[in-house]
Amino acid sequence: MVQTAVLIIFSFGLLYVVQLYLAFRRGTTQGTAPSLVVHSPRGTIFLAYLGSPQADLIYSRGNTRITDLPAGMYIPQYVSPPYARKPAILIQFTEQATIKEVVSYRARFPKPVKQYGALSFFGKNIVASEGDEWKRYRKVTAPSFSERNNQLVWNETCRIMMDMFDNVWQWKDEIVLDNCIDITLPIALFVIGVAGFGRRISWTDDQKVPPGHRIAFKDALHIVSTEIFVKLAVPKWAMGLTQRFRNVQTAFDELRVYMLEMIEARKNSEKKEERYDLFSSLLDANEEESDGEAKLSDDELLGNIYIFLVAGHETTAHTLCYAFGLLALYQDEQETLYQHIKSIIPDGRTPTYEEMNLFTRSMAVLYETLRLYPPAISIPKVAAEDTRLTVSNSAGEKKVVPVPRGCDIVISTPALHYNPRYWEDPYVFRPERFLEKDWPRDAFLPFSAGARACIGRRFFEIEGIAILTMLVSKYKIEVKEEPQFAMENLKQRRERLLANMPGITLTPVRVPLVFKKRA
Ligand code: HEM
Repeated sequence: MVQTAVLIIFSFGLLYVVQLYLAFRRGTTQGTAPSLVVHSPRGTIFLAYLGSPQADLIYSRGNTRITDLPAGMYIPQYVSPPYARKPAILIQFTEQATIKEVVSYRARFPKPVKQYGALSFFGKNIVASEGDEWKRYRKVTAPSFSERNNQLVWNETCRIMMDMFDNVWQWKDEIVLDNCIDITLPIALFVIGVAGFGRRISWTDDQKVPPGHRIAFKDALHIVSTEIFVKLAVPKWAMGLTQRFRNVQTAFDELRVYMLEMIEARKNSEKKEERYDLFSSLLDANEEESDGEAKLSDDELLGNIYIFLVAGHETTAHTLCYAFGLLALYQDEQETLYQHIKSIIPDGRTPTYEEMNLFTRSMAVLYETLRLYPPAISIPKVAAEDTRLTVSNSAGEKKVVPVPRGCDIVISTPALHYNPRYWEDPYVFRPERFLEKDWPRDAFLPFSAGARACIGRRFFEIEGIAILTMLVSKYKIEVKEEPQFAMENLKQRRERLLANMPGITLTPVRVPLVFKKRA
């Protein structure tokens, strides 16, 4: 009896998956551009497991490129997948002026908050909200991104890097990493830990699991970020069925406990010192009242801590990984960067915060990396009213496109970043382009733009410059030689080294590198 019931449930499940797959295939083959219409968390998971079509087309296969479409062309796609409650329309724009209009008018084109369900596990938060709720979160957190916090980010990042050289790498002549993410993830996590949440973690401390815990904080956060799709796909009752599901559940439970401990520790800390981190603003808002209610409820506090932990480290870690990979592939670019750094700090000392703006080439390398590998490959919006948008075709003729209320809009950052109309030789890694005075700012959208732009942009830029500058000044980065890849050419190497897989953000698969100490 039980067996028959299981079989029936399984058959329905299989049928559902096949339906989803067929709808997905229809969606991606109907139009020339990839389509992503996501109406339920289950849909999100499914598409994510198949791989992001945008990422595939641009980065992996390298044959059908969405930017081969006439520049500025819009691609309306009429897709009615079986999981959609109503026929859905998705429009994707590739023209910078149209995109600018979409991101500039928040009321006309708000965020489709429903699509962000995956990010609200621990509570409502600044990323997955709209309207007055979002305004409240932004108001609470914005003051933390102050000049004082910027200095803290710089100083702590430099300290973490020195700690790594001294105590982990121990100034060895050669450090071989099977995957560069093994250093960029902890570095970025340590920076957000200390500059965001006053939680100083040293490289050696973090290896241990503290009493009362089953896994380390770093591992809990990492599993929650990478396995979020499992948590979405698998119902609660089934989370105990396999070892992998159990590990995911443990990570979610453990992360909640770690975050609650962080809150308790800060609330009970005897020394109420003045702090300039994000945590202080969140906690103050949790304690302060407005109209008899806390400005931030306990759930919202947890939700926002989680979102800042994730948003504040994953994007950074992946970007740095791609940057190191690119510098290893393009040695001449690395040498130019090294010479520039040397011209500012010839004795190789730790650079100061006041000197940060001199490292223009480090910044250019980071921007060029973000242009080629934007962590957020699509930024979704929705039309709040019946409206119109103007686009121009490849001949430059203007065309007005009606955009009905409820229409899904996707801003594809790769489509914009690889558009030859704005970027010369878009597939070439050329940091120099960001040193020119009039580079096309509206065609560069890794942090989104307008009111919903990334609040942590400066935070990232500061830590990114510090990490890149310190690392390149001390070590030369090379691709790790592996016998099975001895015969590949540069193009194949680049495709392998910088291949990506789906995750919350664009995630490198494996970036094997060698760091050689400079004389
Ligand atoms: C390479 C680094 C980063 C990139 C490329 C990036 C990218 C983005 C993008 C594209 C958005 C808009 C997302 C959307 O519309 O759904 C965003 C929002 C956000 N980012 Fe970042 N981010 C980075 C680093 C950071 C850091 C370091 C922090 C925190 C310290 C952070 C915190 C946030 C927050 C809180 C939001 C939501 C802002 C709002 O809606 O008001 N990000 N980011």
